[in-house]
Amino acid sequence: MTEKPVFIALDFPDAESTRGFLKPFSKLTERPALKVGMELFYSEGPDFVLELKRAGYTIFLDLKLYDIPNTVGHTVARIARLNVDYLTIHAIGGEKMLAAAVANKGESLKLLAVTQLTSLSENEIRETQLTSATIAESVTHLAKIAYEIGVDGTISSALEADLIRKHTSDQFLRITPGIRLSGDGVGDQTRVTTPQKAKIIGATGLVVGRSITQAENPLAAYQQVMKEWRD
Ligand SMILES: O=C(O)c1cc(=O)[nH]c(=O)n1[C@@H]1O[C@H](COP(=O)(O)O)[C@@H](O)[C@H]1O
Repeated sequence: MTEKPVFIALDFPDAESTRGFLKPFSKLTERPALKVGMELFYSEGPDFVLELKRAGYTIFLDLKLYDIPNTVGHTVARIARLNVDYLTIHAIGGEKMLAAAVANKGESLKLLAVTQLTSLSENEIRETQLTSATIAESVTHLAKIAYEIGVDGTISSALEADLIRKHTSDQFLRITPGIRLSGDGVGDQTRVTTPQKAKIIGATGLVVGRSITQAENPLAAYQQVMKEWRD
């Protein structure tokens, strides 16, 4: 497992299109890390996750669990048996839910708490969550709760990565979606930045979907992301 992973978000409808997408990446000496989200997981189920694990990929299973503590705890225990490397839960599920997830994750699975989705703006958060908190305050608050309970890291925009580090620890993971290569469209995302800026601000890992998957040459786009991230 690489220390500062760049996850390609495999937001594809099925296994066949995913296998086709991954073909050009097989010639790389270092395999990319992969994120399997709801679309692919609900389409293909655990068997396809196991296939990707057997092929040697680091796997981030992004199911964003959000339910009562008993249900989340038992679900995390089942997911841990898939030997995936990372799993998402919603920080807003509360301390007891987070604690149930931590208690059931086993040794190797890393739990990432989603703070505020990168698609949300401050106005939307204020209106739907009936809060006067800024994004910075809200993300920091949720990150601190997750950190104190023993979650391994957060999902947030890279724009908040330094703030999270300051309120938690250097070791606390700060994995950041909402990443675009410069010139690419933002789409449904709101809090967006480039791989290079994410690194400068203090992200410890990236999630990149459409800037790679929808690129004319996905392998070249991935290599560009890696260059900005590592150089
Ligand atoms: O948990 C996530 O990975 C996630 C959290 C978040 O706040 N925002 C977010 O975009 N994501 C995921 O990251 C990926 C971003 O995709 P692109 O916008 O295409 O790069 C998608 O698979 C989202 O499900």
